[in-house]
Amino acid sequence: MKVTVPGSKSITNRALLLAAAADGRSTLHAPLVSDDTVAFRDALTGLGTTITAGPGDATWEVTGTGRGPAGGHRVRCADAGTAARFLPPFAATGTGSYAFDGSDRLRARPLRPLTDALRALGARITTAPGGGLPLTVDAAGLDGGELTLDGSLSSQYLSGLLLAAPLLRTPLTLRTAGLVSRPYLDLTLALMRHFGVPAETGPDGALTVRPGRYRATDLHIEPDASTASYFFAAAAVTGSRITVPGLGRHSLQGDLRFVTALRRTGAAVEIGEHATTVTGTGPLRGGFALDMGDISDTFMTLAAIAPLADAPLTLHGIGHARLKESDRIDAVAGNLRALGITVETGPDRITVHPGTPRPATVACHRDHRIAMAFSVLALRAPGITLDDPGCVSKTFPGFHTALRRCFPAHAAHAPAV
Ligand SMILES: O=C(O)C1=C[C@@H](OP(=O)(O)O)[C@@H](O)[C@H](O)C1
Ligand SMILES: C=C(OP(=O)(O)O)C(=O)O
Repeated sequence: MKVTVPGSKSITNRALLLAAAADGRSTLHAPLVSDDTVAFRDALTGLGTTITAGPGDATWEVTGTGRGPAGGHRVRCADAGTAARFLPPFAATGTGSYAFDGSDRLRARPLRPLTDALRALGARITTAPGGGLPLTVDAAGLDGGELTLDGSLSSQYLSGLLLAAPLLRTPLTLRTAGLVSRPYLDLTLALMRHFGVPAETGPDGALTVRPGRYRATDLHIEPDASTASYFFAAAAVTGSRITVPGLGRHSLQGDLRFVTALRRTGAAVEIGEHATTVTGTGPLRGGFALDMGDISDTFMTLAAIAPLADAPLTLHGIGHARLKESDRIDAVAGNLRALGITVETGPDRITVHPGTPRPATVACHRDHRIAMAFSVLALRAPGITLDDPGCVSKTFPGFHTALRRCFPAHAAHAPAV
């Protein structure tokens, strides 16, 4: 069975920003249309970018101005971490006053390393007492300089600064002290290159971006590898075969590495030129520990199916997952315990023991990935329901329909929506 997985959230939002900062018209093919990307698109429209959708949202055409925004605006980031971390640096390169806010959860997510860095570059920012949203940027253009940024809570701070860096008046050199989610930084650098401004890497790993102009261009957006993880995991636990076209060995997304974790559980994995296929081969093999710090959006996919393995599974390096849409370690552990599964947690880890899940309602905590991960387990465990199935709209509004269509023999167990 082939599944059409919608576009990457991370690529769509980076491309929107790069196209808005470029001079001229760019076309994004197959963008993700979901809460996070619509929030990002609408925020950029408010900041003065013209964005028009082609028929069926198959393309988004973005006309950028080649510089930061002008005039001032209220920017609603909704629940999108990428909006809160990528848009304030862009705004700071323009002129005018920009007021940023978001959902209660986004207000609670840390921003201080980014706002401190912007201040160090001369930006005038007022923030909530914790250093985050709501915040106001009183922009008058931004100088570059040399900075060391703490990326141990989120890589998005670095990505936000780098994306805006060519619009600064002088070169910016960034060093990192601690970095999680490294592949997302690589994704940022790859897309900056695609839009014509490469960063230079020094011998000590410092990244330098010189003032320059992004070039308007076309981009085909890959399917979202984090979203694909649910379909790969579902194949592994149902003994089915699933192929995701458009995600092959040249993918820019680190989360495709999730399939190598599935391979360790015994699934057969083929990463081809232009597609990836996972085939379930029988009961899952556990009994190992895995560092998922680079691909933490997918740890829930593995943790949720871990009760079906023949031995415990430990996932570690994921302390920063406590700072996302929910405290994901506690959310996964709480739900597995409600299903009767034995779980141990630490600041940056979770161990899940084998067991037979009993019927229960999963608390989604308004976190799309909790809803999607436990929907996969539900294919194999009757009586699992979700308290908020609709929260999947953050990245995949059509998730439940797609999962049922791909796994018809197990759809009877899929959570009611
Ligand atoms: O840059 C990005 O697009 C993202 C980076 C990651 O966040 P952190 O760097 O905060 O781990 C990831 O979890 C998020 O879904 C998207
Ligand atoms: C962490 C996530 O999103 P963001 O940080 O972009 O809100 C996610 O999509 O799992």
